Amino acid sequence: MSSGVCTVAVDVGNTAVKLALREGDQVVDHTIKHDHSHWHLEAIHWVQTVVACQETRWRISSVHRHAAETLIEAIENEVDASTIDCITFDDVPIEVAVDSPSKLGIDRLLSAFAASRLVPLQSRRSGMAVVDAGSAITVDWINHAGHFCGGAILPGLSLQSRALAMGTDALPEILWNTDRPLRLPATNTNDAIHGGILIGVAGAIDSLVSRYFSGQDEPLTSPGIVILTGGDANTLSPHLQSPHQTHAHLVCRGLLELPVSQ
Ligand SMILES: Nc1ncnc2c1ncn2[C@@H]1O[C@H](COP(=O)(O)OP(=O)(O)OP(=O)(O)O)[C@@H](O)[C@H]1O
Ligand SMILES: CC(C)(CO)[C@@H](O)C(=O)NCCC(=O)O
Ligand SMILES: [K+]
Repeated sequence: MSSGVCTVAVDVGNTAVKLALREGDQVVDHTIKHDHSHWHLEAIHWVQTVVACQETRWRISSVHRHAAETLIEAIENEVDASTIDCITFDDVPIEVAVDSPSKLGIDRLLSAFAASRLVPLQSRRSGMAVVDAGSAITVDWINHAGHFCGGAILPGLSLQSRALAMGTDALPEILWNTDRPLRLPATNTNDAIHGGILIGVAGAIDSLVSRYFSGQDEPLTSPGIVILTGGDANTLSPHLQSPHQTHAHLVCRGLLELPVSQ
């Protein structure tokens, strides 16, 4: 695609960098882990192979300072005619009801913003929950007025299995990119870790979400809306009891939908 001004959304997470840009009516995206050298050049190269732009506007949200600094330096050195906006809570048009908005992970606010755009306020009878299952899992609450009210943070699936392996002599680190079936009660170590973490996390999410909904003034007349995103969304989805919708790359979608600043 060739274009005048292109906006590239970049969600710098703790494990990976997610990139997205609009191509006509479609959003194309790409994920690159930032644990190897040259990942930043790979990211820039991906953008340059998808679009040829006279000017590139990078909208960056980051919860990982070092990775963000590496990418910004690479863009400044490698890409002509680019502007870089590092997004903060002030740029996101949603009321923030937490103790210190500047300390809130910007990914939490952007996925909440994107989730609110998916389900407009008028069609919601109550608040909604947004679950982002990445390196850390966040289970957040947007109230009936559309305000971001905070939520809960727990270790993600990979971090939990890494912590078990590091803190014990006999337990291996299990991998999550296999189609291991759930076997409970488990009759071997790997299945026991898999089932314990998976059902533990799914149960925690269900329990948190149900607390948020039951804390509301008005009793629910229909199931509350729960939006699920993040690298482990598809692994967790079959094990959640709360009805939910899964959407990929919500943070990037939030970035692309931010009102344009001049
Ligand atoms: N190919 C993959 N490589 C690494 N992790 C993967 C992969 N596929 C799925 N995952 C899972 O995705 C999770 C990381 O999710 P995600 O990419 O959303 O995290 P992240 O980059 O840390 O972002 P965030 O900071 O928003 O949590 C890991 O727990 C891992 O189990
Ligand atoms: C919780 C994570 C790690 C999720 O990516 C991120 O949003 C973050 O670093 N947050 C800062 C602390 C907070 O949101 O309260
Ligand atoms: K996240």
